[in-house]
Amino acid sequence: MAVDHPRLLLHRFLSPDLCKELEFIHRSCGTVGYRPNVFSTTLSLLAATNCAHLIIPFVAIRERLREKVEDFFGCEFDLFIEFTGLISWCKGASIGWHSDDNRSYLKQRDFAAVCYLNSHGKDFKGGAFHFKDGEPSSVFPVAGDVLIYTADDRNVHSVDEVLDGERLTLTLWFTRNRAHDEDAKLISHLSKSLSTHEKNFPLFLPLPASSNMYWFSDGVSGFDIRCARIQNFGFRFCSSKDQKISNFTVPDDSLELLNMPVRLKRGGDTYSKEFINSLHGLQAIQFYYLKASEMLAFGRNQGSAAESEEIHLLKKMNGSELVLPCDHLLAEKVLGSFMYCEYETMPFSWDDFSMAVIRWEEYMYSLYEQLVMLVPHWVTHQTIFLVHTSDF
Ligand SMILES: O=C(O)CCC(=O)C(=O)O
Ligand SMILES: [Fe+2]
Repeated sequence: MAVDHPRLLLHRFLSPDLCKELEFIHRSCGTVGYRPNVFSTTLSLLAATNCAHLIIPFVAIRERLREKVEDFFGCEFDLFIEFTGLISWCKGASIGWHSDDNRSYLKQRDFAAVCYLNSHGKDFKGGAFHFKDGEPSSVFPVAGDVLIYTADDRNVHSVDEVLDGERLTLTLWFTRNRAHDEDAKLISHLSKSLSTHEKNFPLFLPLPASSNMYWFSDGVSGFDIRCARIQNFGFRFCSSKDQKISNFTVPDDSLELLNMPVRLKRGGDTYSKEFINSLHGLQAIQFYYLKASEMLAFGRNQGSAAESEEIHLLKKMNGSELVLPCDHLLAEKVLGSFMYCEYETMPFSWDDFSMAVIRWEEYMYSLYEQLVMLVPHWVTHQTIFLVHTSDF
Protein backbone atom coordinates (compact mmCIF):
# COMPACT_ATOMS: atom_id res chain seq x y z
CA MET A 1 0.00 0.00 0.00
CA ALA A 2 1.29 3.46 -0.85
CA VAL A 3 1.97 4.98 2.60
CA ASP A 4 1.62 8.53 1.34
CA HIS A 5 -1.74 7.93 -0.30
CA PRO A 6 -3.43 4.84 1.19
CA ARG A 7 -6.12 3.86 -1.31
CA LEU A 8 -7.47 0.93 -3.24
CA LEU A 9 -9.53 0.55 -6.42
CA LEU A 10 -11.39 -2.75 -6.73
CA HIS A 11 -13.05 -3.84 -9.93
CA ARG A 12 -16.37 -5.71 -10.07
CA PHE A 13 -16.85 -5.79 -6.30
CA LEU A 14 -20.65 -5.44 -6.69
CA SER A 15 -22.64 -7.62 -9.08
CA PRO A 16 -24.62 -5.96 -11.90
CA ASP A 17 -27.84 -7.22 -10.23
CA LEU A 18 -27.00 -5.54 -6.93
CA CYS A 19 -26.15 -2.28 -8.74
CA LYS A 20 -29.58 -2.42 -10.43
CA GLU A 21 -31.40 -3.24 -7.21
CA LEU A 22 -29.79 -0.31 -5.38
CA GLU A 23 -30.58 1.94 -8.33
CA PHE A 24 -34.23 0.83 -8.05
CA ILE A 25 -34.25 1.78 -4.35
CA HIS A 26 -32.73 5.20 -5.01
CA ARG A 27 -35.05 6.06 -7.87
CA SER A 28 -38.11 4.95 -5.86
CA CYS A 29 -37.26 6.49 -2.49
CA GLY A 30 -34.60 9.19 -2.89
CA THR A 31 -35.01 12.79 -1.81
CA VAL A 32 -33.23 16.01 -2.66
CA GLY A 33 -29.72 15.86 -1.21
CA TYR A 34 -27.49 17.98 0.94
CA ARG A 35 -25.86 19.89 -1.93
CA PRO A 36 -27.11 21.45 -5.18
CA ASN A 37 -28.06 18.98 -7.94
CA VAL A 38 -27.54 15.98 -5.66
CA PHE A 39 -30.16 13.40 -4.55
CA SER A 40 -29.76 10.93 -1.70
CA THR A 41 -31.30 7.88 -0.07
CA THR A 42 -29.93 7.25 3.41
CA LEU A 43 -30.82 4.22 5.53
CA SER A 44 -32.45 6.51 8.09
CA LEU A 45 -34.65 7.96 5.33
CA LEU A 46 -35.75 4.41 4.42
CA ALA A 47 -36.54 3.69 8.07
CA ALA A 48 -38.46 6.97 8.44
CA THR A 49 -40.62 6.41 5.32
CA ASN A 50 -41.95 2.94 6.21
CA CYS A 51 -39.40 1.38 3.85
CA ALA A 52 -37.08 -0.17 6.43
CA HIS A 53 -37.41 -3.50 4.56
CA LEU A 54 -35.41 -1.86 1.76
CA ILE A 55 -32.39 -1.81 4.10
CA ILE A 56 -32.10 -5.60 3.56
CA PRO A 57 -30.36 -5.38 0.14
CA PHE A 58 -27.64 -3.23 1.78
CA VAL A 59 -26.80 -5.64 4.60
CA ALA A 60 -24.42 -8.05 2.84
CA ILE A 61 -22.55 -5.36 0.90
CA ARG A 62 -22.05 -3.22 4.04
CA GLU A 63 -20.55 -6.27 5.74
CA ARG A 64 -18.25 -7.08 2.80
CA LEU A 65 -17.10 -3.47 2.53
CA ARG A 66 -16.36 -3.18 6.22
CA GLU A 67 -14.30 -6.41 6.11
CA LYS A 68 -12.41 -5.19 3.06
CA VAL A 69 -11.62 -1.80 4.58
CA GLU A 70 -10.55 -3.35 7.93
CA ASP A 71 -8.42 -5.86 6.12
CA PHE A 72 -6.77 -3.36 3.79
CA PHE A 73 -6.01 -0.78 6.48
CA GLY A 74 -5.14 -3.40 9.13
CA CYS A 75 -7.81 -2.48 11.69
CA GLU A 76 -9.83 -5.68 12.09
CA PHE A 77 -12.95 -5.43 14.29
CA ASP A 78 -12.16 -1.78 14.92
CA LEU A 79 -14.56 0.00 12.60
CA PHE A 80 -18.12 1.20 12.75
CA ILE A 81 -20.11 2.38 9.76
CA GLU A 82 -20.79 6.07 10.24
CA PHE A 83 -22.91 6.64 7.11
CA THR A 84 -24.47 4.59 4.31
CA GLY A 85 -26.23 6.29 1.45
CA LEU A 86 -27.11 6.14 -2.19
CA ILE A 87 -26.04 9.43 -3.69
CA SER A 88 -26.76 10.62 -7.22
CA TRP A 89 -25.35 13.64 -8.94
CA CYS A 90 -27.19 15.12 -11.88
CA LYS A 91 -26.24 17.69 -14.48
CA GLY A 92 -24.27 20.55 -12.92
CA ALA A 93 -23.12 18.74 -9.75
CA SER A 94 -19.40 18.73 -8.93
CA ILE A 95 -17.06 19.01 -5.94
CA GLY A 96 -13.65 20.70 -5.73
CA TRP A 97 -10.51 19.53 -3.89
CA HIS A 98 -11.31 18.30 -0.38
CA SER A 99 -10.67 15.51 2.09
CA ASP A 100 -13.68 13.75 3.59
CA ASP A 101 -12.88 14.74 7.20
CA ASN A 102 -12.36 18.43 6.41
CA ARG A 103 -15.08 19.87 8.70
CA SER A 104 -15.15 19.83 12.47
CA TYR A 105 -18.35 17.75 12.40
CA LEU A 106 -16.72 15.22 10.02
CA LYS A 107 -13.56 14.60 12.07
CA GLN A 108 -14.78 11.14 13.14
CA ARG A 109 -14.54 9.88 9.56
CA ASP A 110 -11.53 7.58 9.09
CA PHE A 111 -12.16 5.82 5.76
CA ALA A 112 -14.42 6.17 2.72
CA ALA A 113 -15.74 3.52 0.33
CA VAL A 114 -17.40 4.77 -2.84
CA CYS A 115 -19.16 2.07 -4.89
CA TYR A 116 -20.03 3.06 -8.43
CA LEU A 117 -23.48 1.82 -9.42
CA ASN A 118 -23.47 3.09 -12.99
CA SER A 119 -20.89 3.90 -15.61
CA HIS A 120 -19.17 6.95 -17.00
CA GLY A 121 -19.84 7.35 -20.75
CA LYS A 122 -22.76 4.93 -20.71
CA ASP A 123 -25.11 6.33 -18.05
CA PHE A 124 -23.69 9.82 -17.61
CA LYS A 125 -21.11 12.20 -19.01
CA GLY A 126 -18.47 14.02 -16.95
CA GLY A 127 -18.20 13.13 -13.24
CA ALA A 128 -14.64 11.72 -13.30
CA PHE A 129 -12.96 11.38 -9.88
CA HIS A 130 -9.42 12.76 -9.34
CA PHE A 131 -6.87 12.45 -6.53
CA LYS A 132 -4.71 15.53 -6.14
CA ASP A 133 -1.53 13.45 -5.63
CA GLY A 134 -0.47 9.87 -6.19
CA GLU A 135 -1.82 7.00 -8.21
CA PRO A 136 -4.31 6.25 -9.57
CA SER A 137 -4.77 9.94 -10.27
CA SER A 138 -8.13 9.65 -12.04
CA VAL A 139 -10.97 7.18 -11.73
CA PHE A 140 -13.69 6.90 -14.34
CA PRO A 141 -16.68 5.27 -12.61
CA VAL A 142 -17.66 1.80 -13.84
CA ALA A 143 -20.70 0.01 -12.35
CA GLY A 144 -19.53 -2.49 -9.72
CA ASP A 145 -16.14 -0.86 -8.97
CA VAL A 146 -15.29 0.40 -5.49
CA LEU A 147 -12.82 3.07 -4.47
CA ILE A 148 -11.53 2.94 -0.89
CA TYR A 149 -9.35 5.66 0.69
CA THR A 150 -8.51 7.31 4.00
CA ALA A 151 -10.68 10.30 4.81
CA ASP A 152 -7.68 12.49 5.77
CA ASP A 153 -5.55 14.90 3.74
CA ARG A 154 -3.43 12.13 2.24
CA ASN A 155 -6.33 11.64 -0.14
CA VAL A 156 -7.44 15.06 -1.30
CA HIS A 157 -9.82 14.52 -4.21
CA SER A 158 -12.39 16.16 -6.48
CA VAL A 159 -15.18 15.16 -8.88
CA ASP A 160 -15.66 16.83 -12.27
CA GLU A 161 -19.00 18.38 -13.09
CA VAL A 162 -21.63 15.94 -14.36
CA LEU A 163 -22.59 17.06 -17.87
CA ASP A 164 -25.51 14.74 -18.62
CA GLY A 165 -27.38 11.84 -17.03
CA GLU A 166 -27.31 10.88 -13.34
CA ARG A 167 -24.13 9.56 -11.67
CA LEU A 168 -25.02 7.10 -8.91
CA THR A 169 -22.92 5.78 -6.00
CA LEU A 170 -23.33 3.82 -2.81
CA THR A 171 -21.12 5.74 -0.39
CA LEU A 172 -20.02 4.61 3.07
CA TRP A 173 -17.85 6.28 5.67
CA PHE A 174 -16.20 4.32 8.47
CA THR A 175 -15.18 5.50 11.92
CA ARG A 176 -13.27 4.11 14.90
CA ASN A 177 -15.53 6.16 17.16
CA ARG A 178 -18.40 4.08 18.57
CA ALA A 179 -20.39 7.23 19.35
CA HIS A 180 -20.84 7.74 15.59
CA ASP A 181 -22.02 4.18 14.84
CA GLU A 182 -24.91 4.41 12.35
CA ASP A 183 -26.15 0.91 13.27
CA ALA A 184 -26.96 1.81 16.88
CA LYS A 185 -29.27 4.65 15.82
CA LEU A 186 -30.93 2.60 13.08
CA ILE A 187 -31.51 -0.43 15.29
CA SER A 188 -33.14 1.63 18.01
CA HIS A 189 -35.43 3.23 15.39
CA LEU A 190 -36.25 -0.12 13.74
CA SER A 191 -37.06 -1.98 16.91
CA LYS A 192 -39.37 0.86 18.04
CA SER A 193 -41.16 1.14 14.71
CA LEU A 194 -41.66 -2.63 14.32
CA SER A 195 -43.13 -2.93 17.80
CA THR A 196 -45.46 0.06 17.46
CA HIS A 197 -46.41 -0.51 13.84
CA GLU A 198 -49.57 1.32 12.96
CA LYS A 199 -52.21 -1.36 12.70
CA ASN A 200 -54.11 0.40 9.95
CA PHE A 201 -51.18 1.21 7.74
CA PRO A 202 -50.12 -1.53 5.31
CA LEU A 203 -46.84 -3.08 6.37
CA PHE A 204 -44.57 -2.16 3.52
CA LEU A 205 -46.28 0.69 1.67
CA PRO A 206 -44.18 3.86 1.53
CA LEU A 207 -45.04 6.86 3.69
CA PRO A 208 -43.64 10.08 2.18
CA ALA A 209 -41.21 12.36 3.99
CA SER A 210 -42.14 16.07 4.02
CA SER A 211 -42.91 17.51 0.59
CA ASN A 212 -39.98 19.93 0.62
CA MET A 213 -37.62 16.95 0.69
CA TYR A 214 -38.82 15.99 -2.80
CA TRP A 215 -38.71 19.53 -4.18
CA PHE A 216 -35.82 20.37 -6.50
CA SER A 217 -35.29 24.05 -7.20
CA ASP A 218 -32.77 25.86 -9.37
CA GLY A 219 -33.69 29.15 -7.71
CA VAL A 220 -36.07 30.18 -10.53
CA SER A 221 -38.39 27.22 -10.93
CA GLY A 222 -38.53 23.65 -9.67
CA PHE A 223 -40.10 20.21 -9.75
CA ASP A 224 -41.05 17.36 -7.49
CA ILE A 225 -38.58 14.52 -7.90
CA ARG A 226 -41.37 11.89 -7.71
CA CYS A 227 -43.14 13.50 -10.69
CA ALA A 228 -39.89 13.96 -12.58
CA ARG A 229 -38.92 10.31 -12.20
CA ILE A 230 -42.23 8.99 -13.60
CA GLN A 231 -42.35 11.66 -16.30
CA ASN A 232 -39.09 10.30 -17.71
CA PHE A 233 -40.85 6.99 -18.36
CA GLY A 234 -43.85 8.71 -19.97
CA PHE A 235 -46.16 8.51 -16.91
CA ARG A 236 -48.15 11.20 -15.08
CA PHE A 237 -49.98 11.16 -11.75
CA CYS A 238 -53.80 11.36 -11.88
CA SER A 239 -56.40 11.96 -9.25
CA SER A 240 -57.94 8.84 -7.76
CA LYS A 241 -61.68 8.17 -7.86
CA ASP A 242 -61.83 9.01 -4.18
CA GLN A 243 -60.75 12.54 -4.90
CA LYS A 244 -64.07 13.77 -6.31
CA ILE A 245 -62.84 16.83 -8.09
CA SER A 246 -66.15 18.71 -7.79
CA ASN A 247 -66.25 18.74 -4.00
CA PHE A 248 -62.65 17.95 -3.33
CA THR A 249 -60.82 20.81 -1.74
CA VAL A 250 -57.33 21.13 -3.10
CA PRO A 251 -54.94 21.57 -0.18
CA ASP A 252 -53.22 24.95 0.06
CA ASP A 253 -50.06 23.31 -1.05
CA SER A 254 -51.05 21.31 -4.13
CA LEU A 255 -47.97 19.11 -3.73
CA GLU A 256 -49.82 17.50 -0.81
CA LEU A 257 -51.92 15.77 -3.51
CA LEU A 258 -48.88 13.56 -4.04
CA ASN A 259 -49.29 12.20 -0.52
CA MET A 260 -52.87 11.11 -1.19
CA PRO A 261 -54.19 8.22 -3.28
CA VAL A 262 -53.25 8.59 -6.96
CA ARG A 263 -53.60 6.75 -10.24
CA LEU A 264 -51.08 6.46 -13.05
CA LYS A 265 -51.57 7.67 -16.58
CA ARG A 266 -49.48 6.83 -19.63
CA GLY A 267 -50.36 8.14 -23.08
CA GLY A 268 -54.17 8.21 -23.22
CA ASP A 269 -54.64 5.39 -20.66
CA THR A 270 -55.22 5.63 -16.95
CA TYR A 271 -54.55 2.49 -14.96
CA SER A 272 -57.48 1.68 -12.71
CA LYS A 273 -55.49 0.55 -9.67
CA GLU A 274 -55.31 3.14 -6.96
CA PHE A 275 -51.92 3.66 -5.33
CA ILE A 276 -51.84 4.77 -1.72
CA ASN A 277 -49.68 7.79 -2.63
CA SER A 278 -47.29 8.92 -5.36
CA LEU A 279 -44.29 7.09 -3.83
CA HIS A 280 -46.23 3.83 -4.06
CA GLY A 281 -46.95 4.47 -7.77
CA LEU A 282 -43.35 5.51 -8.36
CA GLN A 283 -42.06 2.27 -6.77
CA ALA A 284 -44.29 0.17 -9.03
CA ILE A 285 -43.03 1.95 -12.15
CA GLN A 286 -39.40 1.66 -11.11
CA PHE A 287 -39.93 -2.03 -10.36
CA TYR A 288 -41.47 -2.60 -13.80
CA TYR A 289 -38.36 -1.13 -15.42
CA LEU A 290 -36.03 -3.00 -13.06
CA LYS A 291 -37.67 -6.26 -14.11
CA ALA A 292 -38.48 -5.14 -17.66
CA SER A 293 -36.33 -7.62 -19.51
CA GLU A 294 -37.42 -10.55 -17.29
CA MET A 295 -41.00 -9.40 -17.55
CA LEU A 296 -40.92 -9.38 -21.33
CA ALA A 297 -39.55 -12.91 -21.36
CA PHE A 298 -41.89 -14.12 -18.60
CA GLY A 299 -44.84 -12.26 -20.03
CA ARG A 300 -48.49 -12.99 -19.47
CA ASN A 301 -48.35 -16.50 -20.86
CA GLN A 302 -46.77 -18.06 -17.81
CA GLY A 303 -48.72 -16.14 -15.19
CA SER A 304 -51.05 -18.20 -13.01
CA ALA A 305 -54.78 -18.23 -13.72
CA ALA A 306 -55.45 -16.21 -10.57
CA GLU A 307 -53.03 -13.55 -11.68
CA SER A 308 -54.54 -13.36 -15.18
CA GLU A 309 -57.96 -12.82 -13.68
CA GLU A 310 -56.66 -10.04 -11.49
CA ILE A 311 -54.97 -8.43 -14.48
CA HIS A 312 -58.20 -8.41 -16.47
CA LEU A 313 -59.96 -6.57 -13.71
CA LEU A 314 -57.51 -3.72 -14.17
CA LYS A 315 -59.13 -1.90 -17.04
CA LYS A 316 -58.18 1.38 -18.59
CA MET A 317 -60.22 4.45 -17.83
CA ASN A 318 -60.17 8.21 -18.13
CA GLY A 319 -58.36 10.14 -15.46
CA SER A 320 -57.55 13.74 -14.85
CA GLU A 321 -53.93 14.62 -14.43
CA LEU A 322 -52.92 16.28 -11.17
CA VAL A 323 -52.22 19.96 -11.59
CA LEU A 324 -48.89 20.55 -9.91
CA PRO A 325 -46.40 23.41 -10.08
CA CYS A 326 -43.71 21.18 -11.65
CA ASP A 327 -41.44 22.50 -14.37
CA HIS A 328 -41.28 19.47 -16.68
CA LEU A 329 -38.69 21.04 -18.98
CA LEU A 330 -36.36 21.72 -16.05
CA ALA A 331 -36.84 18.13 -14.83
CA GLU A 332 -35.85 16.80 -18.22
CA LYS A 333 -32.86 19.10 -18.40
CA VAL A 334 -31.59 18.29 -14.90
CA LEU A 335 -32.19 14.54 -14.85
CA GLY A 336 -31.42 14.09 -18.53
CA SER A 337 -32.97 11.62 -20.89
CA PHE A 338 -29.62 9.79 -21.11
CA MET A 339 -30.54 6.60 -19.25
CA TYR A 340 -34.07 6.46 -20.57
CA CYS A 341 -32.94 6.00 -24.18
CA GLU A 342 -32.54 2.25 -23.71
CA TYR A 343 -36.17 2.00 -22.56
CA GLU A 344 -37.60 4.13 -25.35
CA THR A 345 -37.62 1.32 -27.88
CA MET A 346 -39.06 -1.16 -25.37
CA PRO A 347 -42.73 -1.90 -25.96
CA PHE A 348 -44.90 -1.01 -22.97
CA SER A 349 -47.73 -3.29 -21.87
CA TRP A 350 -50.27 -2.67 -19.10
CA ASP A 351 -50.59 -6.43 -18.61
CA ASP A 352 -46.88 -6.68 -17.92
CA PHE A 353 -47.22 -3.65 -15.70
CA SER A 354 -49.97 -5.41 -13.70
CA MET A 355 -47.65 -8.37 -13.35
CA ALA A 356 -44.92 -6.05 -12.09
CA VAL A 357 -47.27 -4.59 -9.45
CA ILE A 358 -47.98 -8.11 -8.16
CA ARG A 359 -44.30 -9.05 -8.21
CA TRP A 360 -43.40 -5.77 -6.47
CA GLU A 361 -45.77 -6.63 -3.64
CA GLU A 362 -44.37 -10.15 -3.28
CA TYR A 363 -40.82 -8.80 -3.27
CA MET A 364 -41.59 -6.11 -0.66
CA TYR A 365 -43.36 -8.64 1.54
CA SER A 366 -40.44 -11.07 1.39
CA LEU A 367 -38.04 -8.28 2.39
CA TYR A 368 -40.38 -7.27 5.20
CA GLU A 369 -40.46 -10.86 6.50
CA GLN A 370 -36.67 -10.96 6.49
CA LEU A 371 -36.53 -7.68 8.38
CA VAL A 372 -38.88 -8.93 11.07
CA MET A 373 -36.68 -12.01 11.48
CA LEU A 374 -33.41 -10.06 11.56
CA VAL A 375 -34.17 -7.10 13.82
CA PRO A 376 -34.20 -9.09 17.11
CA HIS A 377 -30.72 -10.41 16.24
CA TRP A 378 -29.55 -6.90 15.42
CA VAL A 379 -30.90 -5.66 18.74
CA THR A 380 -29.07 -8.40 20.65
CA HIS A 381 -25.74 -7.80 18.91
CA GLN A 382 -26.19 -4.04 18.42
CA THR A 383 -25.00 -4.37 14.84
CA ILE A 384 -26.66 -4.81 11.45
CA PHE A 385 -25.45 -8.11 10.02
CA LEU A 386 -26.49 -11.07 7.93
CA VAL A 387 -27.77 -13.88 10.11
CA HIS A 388 -27.31 -17.23 8.42
CA THR A 389 -30.42 -19.38 8.43
CA SER A 390 -28.62 -22.03 10.50
CA ASP A 391 -28.34 -19.44 13.32
CA PHE A 392 -32.11 -19.04 13.69
O1 LIG B 1 -18.70 10.14 -5.68
C1 LIG B 1 -17.48 10.21 -5.65
O2 LIG B 1 -16.76 9.69 -6.53
C2 LIG B 1 -16.82 10.93 -4.50
C3 LIG B 1 -17.73 11.85 -3.79
C4 LIG B 1 -17.04 12.66 -2.74
O3 LIG B 1 -15.92 13.03 -2.86
C5 LIG B 1 -17.76 13.00 -1.50
O4 LIG B 1 -18.98 12.79 -1.41
O5 LIG B 1 -17.10 13.47 -0.56
FE1 LIG C 1 -15.11 13.27 -0.94
